[in-house]
Amino acid sequence: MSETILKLQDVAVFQKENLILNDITLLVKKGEFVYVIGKTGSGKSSFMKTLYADLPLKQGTGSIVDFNLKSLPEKDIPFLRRKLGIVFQDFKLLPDRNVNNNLRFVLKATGWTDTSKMDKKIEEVLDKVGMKTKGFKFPHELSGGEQQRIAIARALLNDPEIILADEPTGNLDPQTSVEVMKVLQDINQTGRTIIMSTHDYALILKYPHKTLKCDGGKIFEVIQKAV
Ligand SMILES: Nc1ncnc2c1ncn2[C@@H]1O[C@H](COP(=O)(O)OP(=O)(O)OP(=O)(O)O)[C@@H](O)[C@H]1O
Repeated sequence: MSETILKLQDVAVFQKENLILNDITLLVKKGEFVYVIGKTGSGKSSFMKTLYADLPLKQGTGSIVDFNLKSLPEKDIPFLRRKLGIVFQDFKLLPDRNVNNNLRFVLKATGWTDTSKMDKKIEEVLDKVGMKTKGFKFPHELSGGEQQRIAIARALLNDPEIILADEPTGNLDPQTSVEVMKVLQDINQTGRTIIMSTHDYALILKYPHKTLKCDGGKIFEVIQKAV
């Protein structure tokens, strides 16, 4: 039986006092791939931020990977984040250190201490995104697509059950977007749940998945037309 990994009931999303989205009731099962689409300013990022507790859940109830978003104390947010892999449009790699040290930084910050275990893990995640030979490169020595692969590798370090990707291909050309998307598809095929916000309809048509649309302060599922 498929497990629920995200459950929202009558949720409202706020930016400060401003209501951005209302009446969100949603179930996502383990292993699903879900797109979140919508015009600029429709609330996609605000929705994603609510899922990783960057915005507090003030109204309605919600749980993600067994964390209750409604009553989540500030001190528990780092524990939730370890169960999530978060990928952003602008990669957010640390510019002053190479790829290996970007990844090592995250491992140390999340409690890893054994050097050989860290090295093994770094090699494993770089291999997953096809970047095994790039560990000694600095971010500025990599293309946008390569930087995004490293950001995805970083998101995989703590074996998250769910990846939240907020416009991961937003800064990439169409061909590179497809390459990054293939990486996300492979990760999804290994059983991980992916929620990805995007503007890229070409990707959605090429890789059809359940699609939620933010519009007029609501989120609803849309049925994709076959091309
Ligand atoms: N930090 C903030 N403080 C106050 N309001 C904000 C903040 N961030 C976003 N908003 C507002 O919330 C609304 C939704 O913004 P959000 O970034 O979630 O939209 P989006 O769909 O992700 O847009 P885009 O596609 O441009 O990234 C917008 O009206 C925006 O102005």
